Amino acid sequence: MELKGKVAIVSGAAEGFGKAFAEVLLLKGCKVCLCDINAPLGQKTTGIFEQRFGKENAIFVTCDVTVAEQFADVFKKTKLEYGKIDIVVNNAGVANEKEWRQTIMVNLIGSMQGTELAVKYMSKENGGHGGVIINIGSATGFEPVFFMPAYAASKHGLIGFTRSWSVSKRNEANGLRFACLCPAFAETNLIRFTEGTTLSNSTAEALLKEIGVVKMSQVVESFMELLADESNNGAVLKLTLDDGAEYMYRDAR
Ligand SMILES: NC(=O)C1=CN([C@@H]2O[C@H](COP(=O)(O)OP(=O)(O)OC[C@H]3O[C@@H](n4cnc5c(N)ncnc54)[C@H](O)[C@@H]3O)[C@@H](O)[C@H]2O)C=CC1
Ligand SMILES: CCCCCC(=O)/C=C/C=C\C=C\C=C\[C@@H](O)[C@@H](O)CCCC(=O)O
Repeated sequence: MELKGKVAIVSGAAEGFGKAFAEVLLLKGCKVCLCDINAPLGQKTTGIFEQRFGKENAIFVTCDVTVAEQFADVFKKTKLEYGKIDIVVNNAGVANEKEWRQTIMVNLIGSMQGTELAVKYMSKENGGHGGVIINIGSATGFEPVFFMPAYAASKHGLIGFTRSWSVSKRNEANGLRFACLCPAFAETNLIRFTEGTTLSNSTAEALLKEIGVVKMSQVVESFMELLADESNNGAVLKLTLDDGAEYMYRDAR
């Protein structure tokens, strides 16, 4: 997929993976709408990108992905600013087992909302040009994780959701493809186990030591692989320190 001139939306882009995905897309010549619930940090990140890549190439929209109107506003503003949308990355996520409803709301419902909007805006039947939706899952989407049941459930759900959209003939005719990136632990704020993050911080920390932490550069490389390869419809790519990038599903059919 030629990325130069494409228009992308990245949720949860103030920091972590989302910031890194926005950065690589800008480096490849895309225009990017960064959105995040954290307005001060989102604006700061976008300001830095504007300086590096040009003011006309990045915008920030404050958005809680669990609030349908706010997410819809992100798509409206992006279309207005750049005239089209080609790439949507549903990345915003939290890991909070005490606030487990919120974990499901952000990781699963928020990503479903972003996918619905992407389909609406990018479908050829609606005047779009087709495009790609990358949902950010997790290695916890494939197996039981007793200390993060809600988080794991959200990621299991997101994999099923992404694969289900990918087998729709209508979506295919509309030029849409769907993929899911599923990293194991990676070095972001999400794995700094603050109060309420997991049911058992000590278990999580022990596991972290045992399975190690994937580098951000590996996460970005896998993200780019899913994006670049047009045959990646329905692909679910797992990324771990031990095994590297490994397709769990290549396509959903
Ligand atoms: N760091 C890790 O070990 C792994 C993370 N993931 C997933 O990657 C994605 C990104 O996570 P990280 O970059 O690690 O975390 P992070 O905590 O560094 O960044 C998450 C971003 O999402 C934003 N956000 C949170 N709730 C939001 C909401 N309701 N609406 C809009 N934005 C919201 C935050 O403000 C933050 O900027 C998440 O979906 C996470 O589940 C997947 C596998 C491993
Ligand atoms: C704060 C949580 C952030 C979650 C980040 C993420 O998405 C990545 C998770 C990566 C790997 C998870 C592996 C889980 C393994 C468990 O199923 C199990 O093997 C743990 C067993 C632990 C034990 O026996 O003590």
